[in-house]
Amino acid sequence: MDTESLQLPIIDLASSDRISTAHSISQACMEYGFFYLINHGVEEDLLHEVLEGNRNFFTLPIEEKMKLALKKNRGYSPVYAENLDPSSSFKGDSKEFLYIGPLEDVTPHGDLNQWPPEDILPFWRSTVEDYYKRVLSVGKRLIPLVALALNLDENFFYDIGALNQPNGFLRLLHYPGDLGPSDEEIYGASAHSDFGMITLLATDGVGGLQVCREKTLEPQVWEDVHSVPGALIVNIGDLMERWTNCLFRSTLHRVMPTGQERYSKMAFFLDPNPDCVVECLKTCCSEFSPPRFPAIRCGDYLKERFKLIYGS
Ligand SMILES: O=C(O)CCC(=O)C(=O)O
Ligand SMILES: [Fe+2]
Repeated sequence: MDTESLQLPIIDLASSDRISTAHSISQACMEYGFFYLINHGVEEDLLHEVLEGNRNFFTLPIEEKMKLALKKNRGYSPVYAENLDPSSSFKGDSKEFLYIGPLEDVTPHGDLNQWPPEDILPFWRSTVEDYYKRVLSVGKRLIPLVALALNLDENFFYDIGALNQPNGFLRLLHYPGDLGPSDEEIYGASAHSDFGMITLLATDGVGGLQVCREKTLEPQVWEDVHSVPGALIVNIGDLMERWTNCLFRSTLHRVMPTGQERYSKMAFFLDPNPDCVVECLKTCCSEFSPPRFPAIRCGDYLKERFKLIYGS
């Protein structure tokens, strides 16, 4: 297999030169669909605290974790339960994860998110909720720069109501190191592109993440994405690719097992609210480049994509 190393652009969220930052974002999203984000304002200490808590959570006995089994897209999913590449027949990805949805989604029967009891993991819930709020706010500060990068008014995505009730899903991930013998190829996370608007990923520094910039090229060329200390890795999702008429790339990526345990930590998927209609942006089409996709309600689009993975 062909693996090369990639130097992704670095975007500074705190830069006062918004125009030049937007220009760099535009270049990065057209060329790679991925970039590093620095000066994002999430403290190192908080990142370490969540990571520490992740270790404690994932080392709980499986019976304890299964009490939180995935319901309404929230909760725990064990190793091999999900295969992100529906076109493959592999036994599933060698990852386990805890999925946490919008914190305010509370029903008369209680919180939709599922948490281990406080006496088992004291303070962890509040730490993770704190992280959720911080990373959501990073996403909300980044979106106006993405709008500028698309030659739109910086409030564009807010003005169309895309983020009235932002749909943020935080996935705490653990890739076990020792997988035991297997007669088929096992991926930590098999090849996929993310579904939504943007993803903000915090990693623990252990490698394994790879991108394939030309999905249709055969044989596929996979390049390693190294982590940069303190930086978040941001990538464009399929809905944004659709919005931009494929100007911005939703790049295929995967996680290879490295033989080393990986608490990839946290992928935060920022999606528009379900009623938001995603249709080709006026700055992304022309007479020579007509819209490639019909308009679609965000909720309908995501439902279809989840159906392919979970079959329901
Ligand atoms: O763990 C990683 O590095 C990436 C995870 C990922 O791509 C995903 O969950 O969508
Ligand atoms: Fe992903």
